[in-house]
Amino acid sequence: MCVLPCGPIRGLTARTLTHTPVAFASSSASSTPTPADSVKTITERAQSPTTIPVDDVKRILRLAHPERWRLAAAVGFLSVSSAVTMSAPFFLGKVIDTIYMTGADTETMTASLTSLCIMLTGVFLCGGAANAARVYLMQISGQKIVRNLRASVFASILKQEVAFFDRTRTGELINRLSADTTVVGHSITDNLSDGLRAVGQAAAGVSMMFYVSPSMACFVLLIVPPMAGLAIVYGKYLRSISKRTQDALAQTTQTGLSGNLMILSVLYKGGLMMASQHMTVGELSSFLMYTFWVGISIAGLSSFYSEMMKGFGAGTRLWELLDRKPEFPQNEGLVLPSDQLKGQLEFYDVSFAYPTRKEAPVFQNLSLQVPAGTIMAVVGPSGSGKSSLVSLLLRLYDADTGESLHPETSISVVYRCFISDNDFFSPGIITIDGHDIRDLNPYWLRNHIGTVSQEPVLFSCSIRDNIAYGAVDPDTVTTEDIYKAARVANAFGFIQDFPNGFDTVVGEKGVLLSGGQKQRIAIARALLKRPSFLSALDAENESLVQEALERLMEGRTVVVIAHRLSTIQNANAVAVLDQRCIAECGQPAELLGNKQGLFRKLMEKQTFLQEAQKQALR
Ligand SMILES: Nc1ncnc2c1ncn2[C@@H]1O[C@H](COP(=O)(O)OP(=O)(O)OP(=O)(O)O)[C@@H](O)[C@H]1O
Repeated sequence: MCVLPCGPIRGLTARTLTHTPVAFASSSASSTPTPADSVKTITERAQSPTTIPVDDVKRILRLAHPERWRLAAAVGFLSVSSAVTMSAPFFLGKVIDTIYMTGADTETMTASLTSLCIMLTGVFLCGGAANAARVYLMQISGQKIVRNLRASVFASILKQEVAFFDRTRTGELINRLSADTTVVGHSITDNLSDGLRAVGQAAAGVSMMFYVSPSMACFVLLIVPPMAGLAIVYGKYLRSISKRTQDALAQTTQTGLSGNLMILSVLYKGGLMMASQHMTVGELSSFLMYTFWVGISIAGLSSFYSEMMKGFGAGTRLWELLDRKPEFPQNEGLVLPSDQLKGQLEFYDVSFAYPTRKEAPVFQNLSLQVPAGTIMAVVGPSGSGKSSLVSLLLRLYDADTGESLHPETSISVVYRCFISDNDFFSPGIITIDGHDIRDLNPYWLRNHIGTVSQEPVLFSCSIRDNIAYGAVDPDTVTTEDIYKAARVANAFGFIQDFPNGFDTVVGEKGVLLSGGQKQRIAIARALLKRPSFLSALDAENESLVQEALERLMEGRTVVVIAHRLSTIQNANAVAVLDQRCIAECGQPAELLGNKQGLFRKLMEKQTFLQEAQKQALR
């Protein structure tokens, strides 16, 4: 067993307790820059842009590309339904003229009215059907676009390093996955179709106004601009009286006012034209309806624009997430042949601070060696960094590299450590069998580290799936593999006692199971992981769990974060974490023998606490 002491390695001091000799030498004093913290926070939400960003338009259109045929069909149906909608005022005008037909007898009028109404009913039904088809197709396309977008964003989130999740609020990510994707999907489908419809209907409405009565159309178009100006002035006045709270009210009033004035002017001019026999009542009605439609379409266009801008704003936030490159790749790097993997772990002069708390280092110049196939118990006061050590081993975070601060002289010194004449390592290196873990494929690395946590993470699915999850490829795991792992983990018996056996659903985080049952399932899962080394947290003091853990530890390198002396006694060595480094290291009995030692004090405290608990329960 070789354990390296804490603190900066001075000169060529080699502190090896047992096992492989390890020597250290300081190299040049040139300081290597600390890696810049490139994890960006994404808490600042991008605002909706004020101009149309061309690149974003292209990107959004690319999202719609797989749905192009469905969307094209939807646009086709939209044209049909809009044509019907825009022809309705014209035909309704004809219906009114038929009703007011002068000089015709009742029978002729009834016949004309009936045939016209039947024909119009057919046309309107077709329009309704086309509209239903449009809505259906748009909905399907929208949902598919949102689904694909969510899948890409989710995949991008999963690729990020753990530090990213420390900095980014979960609510922020969920908001992007749910709300922003929906807004983008909506802007490509519903909003786009509403915009197209508004443009089409406004154009058709104006054309029909000219068709029905060119002079009235000219009159209306002449009065619209001053009226719109009046409405804007009036709107501003309203806003100036009461700020934000009444903005919506002001806008509504503004629309209502200009619309009403327009209708009033059409009625006035139309009434005069009817009186001079230049217009029929039906034509006036048609014209009024077209005016109405044009007004609605223009209002629709303005909301189309603001919705589109919201879509771009949401898109920008999504691209930011989609384009984000993780600090280190998750599935690239060296993959060691299984037969070469022995499981020797070494921490060389490791310093580390969580990216979110750079000012509070967890480790400073920590060195530790765990020979292959041995059990290393890591103990230490709460918050001393036991779990952080495991996080570094799993490469959930990278240790700080290059520069370490000499605590006594405050001079920046770059250390280089070597374990043989040929292998040189900079400080801050963690190795497995001599390989810097930063050179290894993180996915492969994690697949070779089984972890059994005090609170195992179980998913709300069957016990079978929870165990199979440990395998590299869960789909290839046979029922026999799962049974075997469950037997070794002492879990088979209790699982079989459940009415649904291995198909029992364990609930959110395994709430339907006891703590010991959860741990044994986690052990069965870890057994399927082909782990060469294992990081385990102190388990529940249940003999079945303990026995299962001991079986799991066989032939593996184990780092066990322990509190109980019973667990620690089985370890080959104990490392005591304190003051950001390994304060003591050695065989359990040896450390217990040191009455002034930290380990002895920790164990005394532990025993004292257990005694106190027993007393309290009596
Ligand atoms: N994700 C994180 N971001 C910032 N600081 C963290 C993070 N996780 C842990 N820390 C801090 O790092 C220090 C070491 O924490 P760690 O969980 O490794 O301690 P521990 O020895 O395992 O504690 P315990 O025995 O209470 O579980 C603590 O001060 C803790 O507040």
